[in-house]
Amino acid sequence: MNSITESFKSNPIHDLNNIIPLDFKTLNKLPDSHKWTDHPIANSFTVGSVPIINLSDPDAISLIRHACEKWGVFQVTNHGIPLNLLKQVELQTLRLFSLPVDQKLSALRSPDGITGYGQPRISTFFPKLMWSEGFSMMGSPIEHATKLWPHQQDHQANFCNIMEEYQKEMKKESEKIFKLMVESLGGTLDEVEWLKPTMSCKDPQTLLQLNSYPVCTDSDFGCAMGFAPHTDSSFLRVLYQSTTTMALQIFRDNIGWMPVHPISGALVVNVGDLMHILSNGQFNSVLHRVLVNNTHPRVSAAYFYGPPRDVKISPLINLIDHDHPPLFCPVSWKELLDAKAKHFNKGLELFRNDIVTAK
Ligand SMILES: O=C(O)CCC(=O)C(=O)O
Ligand SMILES: [Fe+2]
Repeated sequence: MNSITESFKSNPIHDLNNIIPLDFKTLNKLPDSHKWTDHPIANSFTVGSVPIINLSDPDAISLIRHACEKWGVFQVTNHGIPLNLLKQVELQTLRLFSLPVDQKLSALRSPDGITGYGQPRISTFFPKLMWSEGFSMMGSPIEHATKLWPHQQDHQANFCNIMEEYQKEMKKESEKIFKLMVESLGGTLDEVEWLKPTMSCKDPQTLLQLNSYPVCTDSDFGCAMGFAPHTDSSFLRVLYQSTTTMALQIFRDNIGWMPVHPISGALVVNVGDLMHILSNGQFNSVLHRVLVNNTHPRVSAAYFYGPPRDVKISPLINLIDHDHPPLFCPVSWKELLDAKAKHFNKGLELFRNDIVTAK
C-alpha cells in the first residue's frame, strides 16, 4: 500500500455529507449548507500576475527560484505536454462530470479511500460545503470507469487510456520541474537518492485529481466556495485549468487574494509543503482557493508529485549552516498527511524545530 492510501485509511471521513457532492444540475438556489456568509469570500481584484516561465528560457532556473521564493506558484509554457493531450483530458473530465448523478455515485470514494468520485477531502475542516465535485485516481482508473460507463466499453477504454497517458506525461514533467527546483536551490541530485536511475524501485508517489466547478446561478453565487483555502502537501502540484473562467486565486502576505489568469496551454505549478521543507522554508507553499462563476463552468486537473513511501524529507544539506539551522525535522509524506488530516493547515508546524523546541 502506498503512503497516501495508508494515511487516508487511518483517517476516515465519518460524515457522508463531506463525501457526497450535491446534484448541482437540479439546483438553482444556493443552499444554506453551501453559503459561506460567515466566512466572507472577499474578492480582491489585485492587479499583477503570477510569473510565467518559458521552460526553454536560458534563465529558467533563476526565474523558478525567484518565483518559488516570492510567489510559491508560477505558470509554465513550452513544457512539452502536447496541447492535444491537455484538450483530451479536459473533454474526458467534462464527460465524466456531466454524467447523471446516480452514475457518478456508483464510483463514490469510500470514507477511508482515496480514489473515486466525491467532494474535496478538506471539506471536513470547514463549517460550509464546497460548490465542486472531484474524481481522483492513482494509475489506472479502470475499477471506477467500469462503474461509470457500465455498458460502454469504448468510453471506459477512452477514459482510462487518456488518464493513464496523462499521468505518464505528468510524472516526467513533474520530475523535470522538481529537479529544476532542487538545482535552483544549489542542491545536488545526489542528495535526492531516490531520483537516481538505480533506485527506480523507489518510485515517487503521485495522485491525479480532476475537479469540476458547476455554474452557480443564484444571485448569491459570490457566497459559494469552489475549493476552500489550503496548501498542497506534495512537493509540487501541476495544474491544467480550463480557460473558461478566472477562478483560481493565491494568497500573498500583505497583498491578499490574487487571481491566477488562465493561459491557453500553460500549466500552473504550485510549491507544496514538502518542497517548503526541502528548501528549509525558502520556497513558499502557497495558500490557494477557487471561486465559482454564475455563467461559466470550470474544470481542472491537478497532479500531485511527492516522494516515495518511507522516504523522509529534510532540508537540503547545502542550505544548512551555523546561521541557518534546519527549520524542520525529517518527515515522510505519510506523517505530514496524518498531521494535516488532524490539524489541517496547522499540520506542517508540528514538524518545525523552532516551534517544537519552544514548546
Ligand atoms: O481547481 C483548481 O484550480 C485547484 C484545485 C486544487 O487546489 C486541488 O485539487 O488541490
Ligand atoms: Fe490545491
